[in-house]
Amino acid sequence: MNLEECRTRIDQIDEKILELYLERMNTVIEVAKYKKEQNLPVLHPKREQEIIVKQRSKAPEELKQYVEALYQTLMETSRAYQNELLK
Ligand SMILES: O=C(O)C(=O)C[C@]1(C(=O)O)C=C[C@@H](O)C=C1
Repeated sequence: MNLEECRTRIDQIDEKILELYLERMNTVIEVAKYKKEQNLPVLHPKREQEIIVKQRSKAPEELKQYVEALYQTLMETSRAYQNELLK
């Protein structure tokens, strides 16, 4: 693949990532509603740790740290969105 082809492929992959990210954030709306009803905190460190461990375990050694960073960011934005919804 030349650079142009790689970028076209990346654009296609980004479309899919965005679709799934929006789906994840839409699901987070339901989580926020539940937490509000049950008076639960947004942050659930144990759940976050489980997600990090699980996703790291599925990544090749050289990508584990990047997968972890990705999930940290996903969950950070999820918490920010929940905090916004719960205002
Ligand atoms: O599972 C939850 O309790 C969530 O609020 C979702 C989520 C996530 O985005 O995966 C976000 C915040 C929590 O700290 C843990 C996980």
